[in-house]
Amino acid sequence: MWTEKAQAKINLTLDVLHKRSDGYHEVEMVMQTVDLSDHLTFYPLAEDEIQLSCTVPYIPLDSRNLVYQAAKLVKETFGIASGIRIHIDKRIPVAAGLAGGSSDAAATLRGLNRVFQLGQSLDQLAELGAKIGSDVPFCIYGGTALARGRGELIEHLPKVAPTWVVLVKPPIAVSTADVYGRLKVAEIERHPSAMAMVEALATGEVRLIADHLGNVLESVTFSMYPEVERLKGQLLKFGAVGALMSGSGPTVFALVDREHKANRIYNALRGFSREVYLCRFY
Ligand SMILES: C[C@](O)(CO)[C@H](O)COP(=O)(O)OP(=O)(O)OC[C@H]1O[C@@H](n2ccc(N)nc2=O)[C@H](O)[C@@H]1O
Ligand SMILES: Nc1ncnc2c1ncn2[C@@H]1O[C@H](COP(=O)(O)OP(=O)(O)OP(=O)(O)O)[C@@H](O)[C@H]1O
Repeated sequence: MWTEKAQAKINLTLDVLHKRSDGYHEVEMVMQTVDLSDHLTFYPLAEDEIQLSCTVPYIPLDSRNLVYQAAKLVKETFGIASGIRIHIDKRIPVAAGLAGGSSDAAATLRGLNRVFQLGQSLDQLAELGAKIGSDVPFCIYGGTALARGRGELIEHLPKVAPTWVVLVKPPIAVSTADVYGRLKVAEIERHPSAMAMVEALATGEVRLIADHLGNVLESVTFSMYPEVERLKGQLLKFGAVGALMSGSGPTVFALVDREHKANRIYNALRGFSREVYLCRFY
């Protein structure tokens, strides 16, 4: 038996530079993991099978699950004839913009590297992970990073102070492909600066970090779901230093400079939304 934590991520900046000929968008993003995680447990099986179980009933346990895809990829790449049972203790909200599935896939690659004693480096696992999804390579490492390409080219950034974060997920599911598909790159009004964010992070000053938050997908998701924009407004009204939608949404997050303020915002938002989380950069 082996266990791995799969951490949620937020995008502190998300810029789209252009649409590529392969259908993906060229991005530049500052990514950060937070201490909200799924817990995966791995049980080796003698028979050649991949078996999944999960604490929530509404995610598929077959080849549509990114954990299944990661396990299959490992078995095929390394010619492993035995099997694996994987239990997912789900704590990250699903279809939220927090890379829950991608992080589970990354944890599966790290976990199976141990269980099957494959001796792969994190860089090698990240390369493998890119075959599953654009967010998977970042999730292999976690921490703070600059992501480029379609998201798979990772440049590590220095560790940042454990800033308080309040996450709120409205009860809607957003399709990442749909949001990218509706984006008109030529009409982007303001491109966030990843470089300015990198400099702000180095100071550890929440106010400076908040000044440089930006996500070009916000306007697309806001136009489809105005309640997401309203939720962002509420976070700011209740005292967030800065607030932003994560990824393609619909989760919005608040950055807060003091624990008591984070608690106040957390309690205030619980009056509006069922899925509210208090966490820190990790
Ligand atoms: C929104 C983010 O989560 C921000 O971190 C990522 O950019 C999306 O990462 P992901 O969910 O791992 O995305 P993938 O599973 O690779 O792609 C899902 C779909 O999103 C679109 N997609 C994704 C990444 C990217 N750079 N350009 C895109 O246009 C494509 O239509 C793709 O078919
Ligand atoms: N292990 C998994 N955990 C959660 N969802 C999964 C998993 N595997 C496949 N899925 C499917 O993927 C879809 C998106 O879920 P996920 O939680 O990964 O989205 P997300 O947080 O928006 O990811 P991203 O930020 O990378 O776009 C869900 O509708 C779900 O059915």
